[in-house]
Amino acid sequence: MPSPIRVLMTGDDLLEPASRILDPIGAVIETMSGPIDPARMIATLSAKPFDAILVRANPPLGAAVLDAAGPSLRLISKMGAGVDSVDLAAATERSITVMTAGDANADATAEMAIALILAIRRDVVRLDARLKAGLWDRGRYTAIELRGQTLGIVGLGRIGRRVGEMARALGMRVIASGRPGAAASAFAGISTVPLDQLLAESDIVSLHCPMDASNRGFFNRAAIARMKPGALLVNTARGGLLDEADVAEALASGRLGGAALDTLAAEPPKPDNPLLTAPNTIITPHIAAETAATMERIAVMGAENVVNWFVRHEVIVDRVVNRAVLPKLKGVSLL
Ligand SMILES: O=C(O)CC[C@@H](O)C(=O)O
Repeated sequence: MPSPIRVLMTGDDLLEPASRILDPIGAVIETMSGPIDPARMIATLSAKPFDAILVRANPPLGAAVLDAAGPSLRLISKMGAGVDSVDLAAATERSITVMTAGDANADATAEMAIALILAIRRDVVRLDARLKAGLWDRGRYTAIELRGQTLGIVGLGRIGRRVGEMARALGMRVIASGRPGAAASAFAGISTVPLDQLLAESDIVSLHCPMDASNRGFFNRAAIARMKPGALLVNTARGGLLDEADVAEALASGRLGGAALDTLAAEPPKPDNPLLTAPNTIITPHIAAETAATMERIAVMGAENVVNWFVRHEVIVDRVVNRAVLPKLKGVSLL
C-alpha cells in the first residue's frame, strides 16, 4: 500500500472542505493555527516530513524554511491567489511546485474593489460617521459621480479584468497597465497604456498586481507626483506595493484625494502606521476575498491541486506560479 500523502495545512478554518477532497485519497493532514513566523515553520517542518503545504494565509516560506522541509516537500498549494511570502526562486531551485487557487476568489476581490471605489468616491464611511455624530450634511455636500471618470487598473489579471468589466458597466472609462515594467494585454474594451500614462489620466487608480521584490513600494512619492491632483487610490492587492509613509503624506497634503485600502504592508497594522490617521482613508482588514462561497472554493481548489499532483500526477499549468519549475517535473502531465 502506498504511503499516505502528508499535508501541512496553515490555519484550520478551511479544514472541513479541504478534508472532503483529501480524505478520500487517505492524506494525513496536520494543521497549524495562530501566528506563524519562520522559526515556528522551521520547527514544524524539521520535526517530520511533509509532501505538501496547503497554505491558508501567508506564512513565510523562504529558503531556510524550505530547507527545513527537506526533499519530501514537492508542492506548496495556496488556498487563494497571493504567494508573496514564498521565495519562488528558492522553491524552483528545490523543484517544489507552487500553485494557487487564484480563480476561486477573483470575483469576491473584484466586488470589494468596486465597493471601495464607490465608498471612497461617494464618501460613504465619513458621511455615516458624521450622521451618527449628530451632523445632517444634506445640502452641504456635493459628490462626484463615477460615470465618465477614468479608472486606472494596474495589473490586468483575473481580478483586474473583472473590476474593469464592472467599472465599465458603471459608465467609467477604464484603462489598464501591467505591473511596473510589464505590459498588459488588452481585454474587452479596456485599453492598455504605459503605467505613467495611466497615473496621469486616472481619477481613481486601483491596484491588482501580485507583489514581489521588483515592485515592492513602487506606489511612492514619485508615482503619486505623476497623478492628477486629488486622485483616489484603491488597493485590494498587497499593502507592500505602497510606500505607506509617502501615501500618508500625500493624503495629509491633499495631493491624493483619498484612499481605500484592504491590505497593509504589516497586518494587523502597527498602531503607529500613519495610514490609520490619514484623512479620507478607509481601511478594511484584508477581507476582500472572504465570502462564504469563496472560502469553500479556495479550499477545494487548493486541495484539488494536491490530489492532482500526487494521485493523478498532473498539474494545471495556469495554476502554477513558478513556471520555471515545469521542466523539472518528471512523470507529471501538464494540463
Ligand atoms: O488568505 C490570504 O492569504 C489572503 C487572501 C488573498 O489576498 C489572496 O491572496 O488570495
